[in-house]
Amino acid sequence: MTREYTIKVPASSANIGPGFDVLGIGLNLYLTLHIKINPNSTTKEPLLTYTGEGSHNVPLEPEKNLVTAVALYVLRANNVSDFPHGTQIHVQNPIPLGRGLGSSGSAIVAGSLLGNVLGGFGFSRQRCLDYCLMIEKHPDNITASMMGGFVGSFLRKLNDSEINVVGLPLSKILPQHGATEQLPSPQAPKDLGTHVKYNWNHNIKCIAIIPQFEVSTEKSRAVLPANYSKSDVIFNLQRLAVLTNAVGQQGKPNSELIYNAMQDKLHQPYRKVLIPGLTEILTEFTPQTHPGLLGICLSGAGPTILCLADSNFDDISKAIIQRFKKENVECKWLLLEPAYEGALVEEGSKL
Ligand SMILES: Nc1ncnc2c1ncn2[C@@H]1O[C@H](COP(=O)(O)OP(=O)(O)OP(=O)(O)O)[C@@H](O)[C@H]1O
Ligand SMILES: N[C@@H](CCO)C(=O)O
Repeated sequence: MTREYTIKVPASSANIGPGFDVLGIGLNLYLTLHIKINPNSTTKEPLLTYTGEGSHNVPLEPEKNLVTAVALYVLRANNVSDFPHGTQIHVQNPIPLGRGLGSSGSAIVAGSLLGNVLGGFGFSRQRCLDYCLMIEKHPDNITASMMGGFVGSFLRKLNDSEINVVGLPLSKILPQHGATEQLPSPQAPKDLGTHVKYNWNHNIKCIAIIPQFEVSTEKSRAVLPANYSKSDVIFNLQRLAVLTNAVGQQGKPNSELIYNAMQDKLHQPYRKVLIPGLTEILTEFTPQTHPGLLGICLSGAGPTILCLADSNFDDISKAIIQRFKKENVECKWLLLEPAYEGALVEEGSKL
């Protein structure tokens, strides 16, 4: 019998200022997969189609595309060598690539859920997250996309053999396109990720100001220092502790508290070399200069700017877009809110 599924995975914003590699918010912009499996089909290769952001350059070969490569990894790690015959997958992607809105995290989460569905493994979301953590080693984006809401997360302490497995390069985890012989796919250790969901005041919306150029996460991590001073680490820890509570307080959000708690010394100052006007924008836009603004930070590895706000969304966005124009950077903007539920798998599809 033909089986059909839809997988919906939220975008995400990581760090939220002080929570580098720790905090993430799932956002209501969804990478969607429509899947149809016709077991009577004789077609061996899956048919992958794709619309939306990245449609001009995302590869469609199943072993090269990030979504299907991760699905294949999950299948192979569980002794299923290939996609079921007659698999069709249509990807609809509204998440801009390489902009700090967690496109790769969403693609990895979608891939692990796809592998779970195709293999009929019945894994929990927590278990699917283990496979995601094998691919993207920092948990902030993938945990927010998988679990939804405003989350804090870490990787648990690993023993020596687990360190060797989790530390494998991607070339030893993901299938290699065109390889004559595939290496065995390493099994993901269990319960790698630990997370908590914080409260969120539903009056707080997320404005994403998205520059029209990409910054790869790899490049944006390469500009960070290898070590930090004790005072900078303490600066962030203090704000992180306050921020996780401040945005969950009910009633009128406290803009002074949130704005100050979103300051960071661990990544944003170093990333200014990749994003024209970053330092100026982060300091010039405050709740005093722009009423309604609650806090401002770099979204993930950038270049998107994330503003938390409870009113005047249009004015705040247009003012930041104007400021970026001075640096010859064009932007678009989106008004988003947390995707409280996280990733969803439903029976039925539009294929
Ligand atoms: N839907 C998708 N399908 C296939 N590949 C994707 C998809 N989304 C993202 N990717 C891959 O991930 C890359 C972008 O990942 P990268 O980590 O650099 O940025 P990001 O995830 O958008 O931002 P950030 O991690 O800062 O939030 C793309 O260039 C592409 O290779
Ligand atoms: N915490 C990550 C998020 C981007 O993947 C970073 O800032 O590099």
